[in-house]
Amino acid sequence: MSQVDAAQLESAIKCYQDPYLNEDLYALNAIQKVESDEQGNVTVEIQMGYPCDGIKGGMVQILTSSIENVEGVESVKINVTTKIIPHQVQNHMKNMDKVKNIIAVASGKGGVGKSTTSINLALALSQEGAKVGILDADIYGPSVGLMLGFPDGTKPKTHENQFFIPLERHGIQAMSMAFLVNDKTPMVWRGPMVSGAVQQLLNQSLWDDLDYLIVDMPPGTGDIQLTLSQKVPVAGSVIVTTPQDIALLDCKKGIEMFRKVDIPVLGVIENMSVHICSNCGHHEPLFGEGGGERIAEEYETALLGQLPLHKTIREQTDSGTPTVVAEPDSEVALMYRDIARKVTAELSQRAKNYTNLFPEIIVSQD
Ligand SMILES: Nc1ncnc2c1ncn2[C@@H]1O[C@H](COP(=O)(O)OP(=O)(O)OP(=O)(O)O)[C@@H](O)[C@H]1O
Repeated sequence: MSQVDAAQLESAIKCYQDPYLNEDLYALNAIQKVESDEQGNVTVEIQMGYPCDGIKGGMVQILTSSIENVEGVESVKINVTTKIIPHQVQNHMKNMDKVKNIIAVASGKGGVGKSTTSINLALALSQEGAKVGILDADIYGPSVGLMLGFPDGTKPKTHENQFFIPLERHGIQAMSMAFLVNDKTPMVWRGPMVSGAVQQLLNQSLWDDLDYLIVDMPPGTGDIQLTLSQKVPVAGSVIVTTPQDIALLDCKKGIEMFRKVDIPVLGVIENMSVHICSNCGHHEPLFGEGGGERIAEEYETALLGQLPLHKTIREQTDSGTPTVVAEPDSEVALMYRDIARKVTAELSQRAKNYTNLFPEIIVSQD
């Protein structure tokens, strides 16, 4: 007979509210096991649906002190694991075998920092405990290779002359159009060629069991982007914008494009939100204020974060060691980690993809 009251234990555990989903762990179906023995030793097994290593310590601390207050409790042991499942994609498409969830990062306009955001987001997700890959589909300005520090001309190895083996750096897997084309190729490629090439790159790469694949989309909302959004099984999208009017207008087009093809928009990231002077630390809103917030409100989506325009972000990312890796404890790195948790927490609430679980039934008429 346990000397700890189960109902009291449950309400102690319910004291903890997930900061991203605003629910307790029972409501989130995250509680796998709660046990207490005769001596008052309590064991709790928790399984989270999104990668959250950055907040596990705090979660365990809050739960431990809450449970310790329950009468009869002598010791508390809490084990937190994460299980990421594949979520539904547009048009009931099938997920890829080795990639659970594709998240497309897009921008309506070029140069807003989409690649910088994609790479830092991918690395932040990896630091949160997920297995992550990045696909640079930005054929007109592929920069993921450079941002991961691969020298110019780096090529992936192939397997049986049929598959590419993604390159690995800073704990994530990466493939880029830049690994396969030369400087002049992209200029002459038209829409269908680009989307065909991206799909080929996606499907002919031997991704090693990814929880998330970040796709750095080509900038804009034209035919290429639309075709890609229809052909690649995407679980959710993120739009990068600056607070500038023109970028915001394009951001709206981006949101509308994803909605048109039934891809959920998980939120908007405002980049270059305020300029932080590297000499005196003065904050100045160079591109205006409050734009991301207004868009998020208007389109009923989340404002996932506001990244400053800061010299070190450019220096670190462009030199091959993005901020999340270069300065993992910096304010900016923590912002990316927070965004990573927000995006995946939101995704974790979406329907599971059952398409892969059932055999395809083909009715043929003789
Ligand atoms: N928050 C930031 N602070 C400082 N520099 C930044 C920031 N975000 C991006 N940059 C810099 O701005 C430049 C453009 O960024 P990036 O290549 O990520 O934009 P993009 O939207 O992907 O561009 P394109 O549309 O050409 O692909 C890069 O040199 C990058 O380092």
